[in-house]
Amino acid sequence: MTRADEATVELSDVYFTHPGRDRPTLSGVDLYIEAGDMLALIGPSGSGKTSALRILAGLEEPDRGDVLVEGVSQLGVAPERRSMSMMFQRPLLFPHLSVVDNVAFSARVSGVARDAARDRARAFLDLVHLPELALRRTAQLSGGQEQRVALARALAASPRVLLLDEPFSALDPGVRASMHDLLAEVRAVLEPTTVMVTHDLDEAALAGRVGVLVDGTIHQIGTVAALYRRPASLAVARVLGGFSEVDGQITGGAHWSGFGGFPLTRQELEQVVALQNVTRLGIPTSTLLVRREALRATAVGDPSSMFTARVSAVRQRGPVRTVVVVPEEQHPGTASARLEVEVDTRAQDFSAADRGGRVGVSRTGVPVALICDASGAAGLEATSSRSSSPLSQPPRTARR
Ligand SMILES: Nc1ncnc2c1ncn2[C@@H]1O[C@H](COP(=O)(O)OP(=O)(O)OP(=O)(O)O)[C@@H](O)[C@H]1O
Repeated sequence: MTRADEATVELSDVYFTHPGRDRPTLSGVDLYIEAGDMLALIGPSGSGKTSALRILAGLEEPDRGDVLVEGVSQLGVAPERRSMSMMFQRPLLFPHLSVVDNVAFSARVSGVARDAARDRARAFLDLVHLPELALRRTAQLSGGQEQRVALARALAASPRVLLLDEPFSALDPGVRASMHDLLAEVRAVLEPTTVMVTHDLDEAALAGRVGVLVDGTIHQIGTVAALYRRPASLAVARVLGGFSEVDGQITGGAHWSGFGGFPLTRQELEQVVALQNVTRLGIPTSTLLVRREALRATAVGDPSSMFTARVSAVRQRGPVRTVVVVPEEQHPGTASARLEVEVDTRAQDFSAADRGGRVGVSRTGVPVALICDASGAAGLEATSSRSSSPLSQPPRTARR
C-alpha cells in the first residue's frame, strides 16, 4: 500500500448560486488546507458546507473563484480526474459485488487485473480491520462495517484529497467513536489531505483546524480550542453551543447587565481595548459569552461570588449539575438575562440550587469571550438578535 502524493487544497474566493435560487449559497469562500492536513467544516444546517465540498470534488462548478490542488486550477477538470475521493453519510456500496470487489472497484476500472486488484483491496480491508469480511455481500454488513468498507474503497483509489460529508452521522455513538479512532489511525498511515463536513464537534476536533461556515461565508478558522476561547461572532458561538449570551456594556473594569457588574480580568479587558480599536465606538455595547464551566453557583454570601441570582432551571448532565440563573429582580423594561452555571457540588447546599432557590455566582478562572455589536469583533454580526439589557447600575460614560 503506497501513500498518495500529498497536495495542498484551496478554495479561492468562491461564489456559487444553485440554479433557480435567488440567494448565493457561497459568497467569497476562501479555504486553504496544507498538504496532509485535515480541516473540518462546521456550520448551521443549510450554510453551504456540502456545496463547498461538492465544488471541491468537481460535482458543481463555482460561478466565480477557483479550486486549486497543489496550486493548479481544477476548473473544468472532471471529478474522476481530480484525484479526490468523496465519502457520504450513506456508504453507497454496490450491492451486487462482494466487499473485496467493492474495494477493488477503482483499480478494476483503471484496468488492473482482477487478482492484483483484489490483493490490493485486501490490504485496505486490513487497514480498516475487516479482513474476514472480504467475501461477504454488502447486504450482510452492519452500518459501521459498511462505512469501514466505504472508507477502504475511498482510500484504495489513492486519492490526494479525501472529502468526507458527515460520514459517520448515521452511526450510533459507540460505533461513531470507533470510526473516529479508525480515521485517525488511517490518516497516520496514508496522510491524505482531508476535508470533512460535520455537525459533531467531537468529530471536528479530529481535524487540526476547523472552519465555521455561516450563510455561505467563513466566519472563523482555527483549532477547536481557539474557537471556544474566542469565537469571532455570535453565529460562531451558537454553532459551537454551550455559551450563555448576556447583553450589556463595559465600564469600570466590568460588564454591566441585568445581573449587575461582572468583573473582567485584565486579559479580557485587553480584548475589549482591541475590540474598541476595531470598532472605534468608544465604550462598546457588548455581548458577554460565557461557557458554563466559567462560572460556579456557590452559597449566598460566599466571598468569591460576584452577585446573587435566582435559579430558574436545573439540568443534570451526567455527573455535572448546572443551573440556569436569572437576576433576582427584573427591572421594568429590561431584556431577560440568563446564565447557565455549574454547581459546586462540594460546597453547594443542593436545596439552594433547586428551582426558585437563591445562589451566589462566582468565576472559576475559565475566560469569557466578548463580542461587540455595531461593526462587531469580526465585523460579521451587525447587532445582537436581542435588545441589550439596561443596566442595574448604568455606567455614566457609556454611549450607545
Ligand atoms: N440542488 C440544489 N438546488 C437548489 N438549492 C440547493 C440544492 N442543494 C442545496 N441547496 C440549498 O443550498 C443551501 C446550502 O445547502 P448545503 O447542502 O450546501 O448546506 P449544508 O450546510 O451542507 O446543510 P446541512 O448541514 O443541512 O447538510 C441550502 O439552502 C439548500 O437548501
